[in-house]
Amino acid sequence: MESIMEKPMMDTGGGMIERTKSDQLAPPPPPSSAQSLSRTASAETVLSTADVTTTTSLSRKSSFGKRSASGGAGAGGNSHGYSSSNNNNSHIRKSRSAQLKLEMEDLVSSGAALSRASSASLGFSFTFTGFTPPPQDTMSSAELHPFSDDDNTMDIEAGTPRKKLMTEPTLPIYLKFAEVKYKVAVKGTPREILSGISGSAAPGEVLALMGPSGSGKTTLLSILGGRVAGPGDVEGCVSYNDEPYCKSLNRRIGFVTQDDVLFTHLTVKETLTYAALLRLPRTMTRQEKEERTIDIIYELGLERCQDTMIGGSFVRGVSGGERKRVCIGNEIIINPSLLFLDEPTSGLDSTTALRIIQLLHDIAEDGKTVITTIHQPSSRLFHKFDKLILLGRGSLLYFGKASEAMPYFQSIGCTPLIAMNPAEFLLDLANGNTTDVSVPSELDDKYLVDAYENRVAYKAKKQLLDPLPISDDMKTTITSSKREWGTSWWQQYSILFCRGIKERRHDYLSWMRITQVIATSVILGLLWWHSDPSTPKGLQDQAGLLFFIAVFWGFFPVFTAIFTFPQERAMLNKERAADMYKLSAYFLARTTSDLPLDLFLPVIFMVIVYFMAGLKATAAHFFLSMLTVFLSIIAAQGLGLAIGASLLDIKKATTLASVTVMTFMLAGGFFVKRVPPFISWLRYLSFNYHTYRLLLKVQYHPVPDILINAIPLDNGVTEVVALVAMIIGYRVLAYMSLRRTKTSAS
Ligand SMILES: Nc1ncnc2c1ncn2[C@@H]1O[C@H](COP(=O)(O)OP(=O)(O)OP(=O)(O)O)[C@@H](O)[C@H]1O
Repeated sequence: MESIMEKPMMDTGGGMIERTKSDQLAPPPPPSSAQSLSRTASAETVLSTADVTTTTSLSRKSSFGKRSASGGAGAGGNSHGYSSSNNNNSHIRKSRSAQLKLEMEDLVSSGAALSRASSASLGFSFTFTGFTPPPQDTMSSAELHPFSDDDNTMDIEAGTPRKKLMTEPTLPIYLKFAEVKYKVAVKGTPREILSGISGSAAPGEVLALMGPSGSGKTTLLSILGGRVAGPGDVEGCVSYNDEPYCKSLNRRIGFVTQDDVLFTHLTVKETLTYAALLRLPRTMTRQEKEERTIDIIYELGLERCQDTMIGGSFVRGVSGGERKRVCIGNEIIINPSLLFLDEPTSGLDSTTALRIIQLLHDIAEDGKTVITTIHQPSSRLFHKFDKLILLGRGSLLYFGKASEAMPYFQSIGCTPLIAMNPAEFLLDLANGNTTDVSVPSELDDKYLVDAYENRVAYKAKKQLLDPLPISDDMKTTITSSKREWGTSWWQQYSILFCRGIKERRHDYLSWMRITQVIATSVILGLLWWHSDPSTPKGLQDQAGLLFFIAVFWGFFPVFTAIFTFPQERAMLNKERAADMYKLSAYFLARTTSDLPLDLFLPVIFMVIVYFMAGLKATAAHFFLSMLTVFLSIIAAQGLGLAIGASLLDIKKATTLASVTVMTFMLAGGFFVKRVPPFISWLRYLSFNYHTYRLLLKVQYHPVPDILINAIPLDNGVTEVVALVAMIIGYRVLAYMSLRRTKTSAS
């Protein structure tokens, strides 16, 4: 997408201007004293990078004596600084973000468009040089602590005052978007999902995207958050401090998806701790990251369920509201400049929803830009938004202050006939439902779109084209800062390795699986009880057991491994889009963290079967057989991973895996010994074939002719080399397939 600055100017024909002027909404109210001051300031100067850096350095010094002040938020260095106390910091921070917002609004928004700025809601009186602290009693305790269970500032369990999270300033980011269009081809026919959406959101503001289901809210949010993946074409311009999107922005963006993408078996605290360890910058110590996690847990009111598992369809876990708060915590833990949320309140009761929106307000007050989609807010929720975008079938029906939406629709002849929640009224209009609503007779699909285009759009778009009153340094900070990883490759690997073991220990060490393996091995042991290889029939029987072992430990790992990547696809997509780790670190951790657990069950199996069936009872024979089974398991896992990664679809992967495993089993050399030459090459691809031959070679010297024709009398190096080649080859294939998969942010 091109920068907004590169977009050609829109039609400025006189007719258009005249109509726009005459149809304008209510004239702007006289500016407040705070506004006037701010305006004077913004007219004279712009927020300079040096200014922000100084504030940041001061703020850091006071809150973290030992932490380096390098990389101030505004200077393009590390913007992830955190504080847990110090009111002065908070005031400085709020003052800066609000000041910037007022300055930006001055140039970008209309004169009337002073939204609920931090100054207004906090009672700050901003001046160019300083601020006056707000009266302490302007907010209720419930508002200050949106998730406080007891609605007071005490932590009941600890008997200590509850901490209020204080984040240090981040780089304020002003989001502008103009004429955003999105098209996809549905069955070869292009379909316009979004048709020219324009708007903006400033630091300190909460912008709500509203509209009926399917109106394009999620699509727009994804485009704004730089997360569009898929076949669609994006047109128009989206800019961040007047600069186009670039990958280094990922570490300044928090994106809460509509579906809660979390690991089921991790606890709340573990989930947030791993997010902190992976996402917070290297400059923070592990202890600081853990402290930050605790702060977030307290701020989100999750302390009572911090040791509860997240849970999912089959495991009882935390409640829906708590899960949503964990998702929000996962994103705000990095102290993002821009926070996007896709329907954060859907499925929640109105009180919990209100608390979540209150939390978004608190976050915005810290100088962040918050953009959220919302489906059907209550009137209390609706009044909490600063700005509103109303979408109807992909078209823009309204963009402006949420509080001015009703007057605007009244001005175009649409009014509710009964007392109605404004959000319900707006959604009815967007849906074309005119029950209990007075609308002009000519109301049709185009009426609302045209009304907006004719009355408001021109002016709003023109304002979007005005450059922001910020210094060049602040703009280039967005583009020039390098894409950074929170931790080194090895740290990423070890964190992901531990997380993998924690998440899956329940699956592997479940009594079901252990019982399954023990039961199978005991049945095998009984069927082959003290088998005697000295007779041809006994030898055939024993060979049958060895072949079954080769197939059993080839079959299971494939079908366990194919689920790995398709199941974690959403998580991988989300975490890669947030630049949490390198794909290679994830891949290696994911494939090696399964190994200790995968190799535990075969040991139990082999100990039972080997001795019950009376196979050669020497340590060397037993351990070589065990080693062969291990090789087979790791090779089979590789195949499962490769199939799963290349298809990323469980149904397709299961179908392909069952055909492949059956082919490999048939080509394994037990059922058919004289294979036609044109298809005999197939057995070399079969890990069953190599495993079976190795097991035979371990048991018998030489391998009798009746088992395998003309088997060479070697030490099995060929089979080992073949299995090792499969172990590596299949994994390389899996990794390459994952690399090719486009994530939302790549
Ligand atoms: N890649 C795609 N291919 C085909 N159709 C798509 C694609 N992406 C989005 N759409 C369609 O675009 C429309 C808008 O989708 P979107 O998810 O943005 O709506 P929404 O307003 O967020 O809906 P909801 O509130 O139900 O989540 C829908 O009709 C959807 O089916």
